[in-house]
Order: sequence, then C-alpha cells, then structure tokens
Amino acid sequence: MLRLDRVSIERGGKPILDGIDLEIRRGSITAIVGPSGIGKSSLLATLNGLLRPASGTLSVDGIGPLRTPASLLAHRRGSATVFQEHALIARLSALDNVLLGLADRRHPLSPLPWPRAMREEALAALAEVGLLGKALDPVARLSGGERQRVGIARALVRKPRLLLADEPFASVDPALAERLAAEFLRLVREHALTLVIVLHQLDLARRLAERIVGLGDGRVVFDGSPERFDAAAQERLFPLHSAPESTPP
Ligand SMILES: Nc1ncnc2c1ncn2[C@@H]1O[C@H](COP(=O)(O)OP(=O)(O)OP(=O)(O)O)[C@@H](O)[C@H]1O
Repeated sequence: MLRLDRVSIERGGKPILDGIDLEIRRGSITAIVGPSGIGKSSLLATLNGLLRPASGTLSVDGIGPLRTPASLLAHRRGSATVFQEHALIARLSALDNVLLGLADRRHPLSPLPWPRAMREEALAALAEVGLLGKALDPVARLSGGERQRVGIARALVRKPRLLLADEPFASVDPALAERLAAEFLRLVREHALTLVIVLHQLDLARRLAERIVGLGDGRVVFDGSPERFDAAAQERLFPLHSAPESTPP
C-alpha cells in the first residue's frame, strides 16, 4: 500500500537516512527498531507525509507518488498516528480529544459545536477502547493507560487505512504495556489496518509484528520476520551492548 524508493531523509540539514527502499503491504504489521536517534521517528513522519524526503519518492496505492499538495493531503486523510506521550490536551475531555482526530474534516476556525455525527463517531471510538464511561472526564484526571487509550481512539476515529505508532507503550509500566499492546493489536486486526509501529521493546516487537525493520547507520540493516530477528541480528543492530531494556516475560 506504500512504497519508498531511494528515499533520503534530512533533519535540520543533517542526513539521517539514505536511499531507503521499503514496501509496506496492505494489512501488514511492521515494527521499526534501532538505536536511539537513528531516525525511526523521522521515518514514521515521512510515511505520514509530514516530513518531505530530501530525495526519492513515497508512493501510495490509489494515490500514486506523493508529489503534489493534493496527493499529500489525500494520503494524510487516510492515515493516523499514535504518539508515545499521547499528545493530548489535558484540560479537554476524552471526547473532545478524540474529536480533535477529526479536526481536518471541518474548518480550523469553526466556532460551531462538533456535528452530532462526529460526536457519535468519537463516542464509538472511545467505546472500542473501553473508555465510554470516561468520555466527559478531563484527560488530566485519567491514568497513563487511559490516556494512551484516548490516543488510540483519536487515531481510530479517523478510520485510517494506515496507522502509524511511535513508541506508544513506552510511557507506561511493562505489565500495562503488554495489556495495551494486546488490545491495540486486536483493534488493528479487527479493522484490518496497515500498522507501522516504532518500538524500543524488542521482545514486544517480535511478538506484535510479522515483520521487523531495523535501522542502523542511515540504512535498513535488518528486514525480516521476528523469527529471523535473533540474538545475532539484535547484536548487529545494537552493537556495544547498547540494546534497550526488554520487558520481562
Ligand atoms: N525537528 C528536528 N530538527 C532537527 N533535527 C532533528 C529534528 N528531529 C529529530 N532530529 C534529529 O534527527 C535524528 C533522528 O531523530 P529521530 O527522532 O528520527 O530518531 P529516533 O530513532 O526516533 O530516536 P529515539 O529512539 O531516541 O526516539 C536525531 O539526530 C535527532 O537529533
């Protein structure tokens, strides 16, 4: 559904990733792993169309190469992102935060209340993550796990074809991360979404994803199944024993 051809990415004029070729199949679950600062979030932002490649092409099924503002907009409409720190507005209710997922469907300065149909869609998304009962609670009063569920609902309400997630379970404790990950995976499968997820928990990456893409040194240095992502592959990706911590089994 998505293809990178010889894509190079720069941040602040500095080369980060160089000549990446990557094809993401529709309905697949891909984990992106690699050392800190290597460019995982930058790759995700590129897949989302937020970060324009310095060179190379990103092409999307049904849209084609993303070269014009209109094609970028069409791609962004069909995608959604879940962030590590939720990126929620604490003083707003869970419902209002989920509605922000639909902000690009109405005028940015609209003073009108959210249309009823959109409120219903947002409530349905909250129900999917088990938070209907807290829809009107301000996010400031929710637990870390509940906030992450609101973040997931805000992504789901967009009914995306492509779901991107940037270390979505990094800010909760390991046991909760496991539970949230299982729920997340269930929703991704139920909606037949294409998921690209950045994870620093390698054991979680191996269990969640059907494909692992490892970034190192500006390139893809591993691309294969979780079975092939063995201790030797991990050692190559995280040399100097700098592997991130694993969650306990
Ligand atoms: N907005 C920015 N402006 C300039 N440089 C940036 C910007 N964002 C990231 N960078 C730099 O780009 C490089 C890659 O950052 P990125 O966040 O993509 O890495 P990452 O692999 O996701 O890191 P981490 O695992 O620590 O989150 C880093 O050197 C970072 O300092």
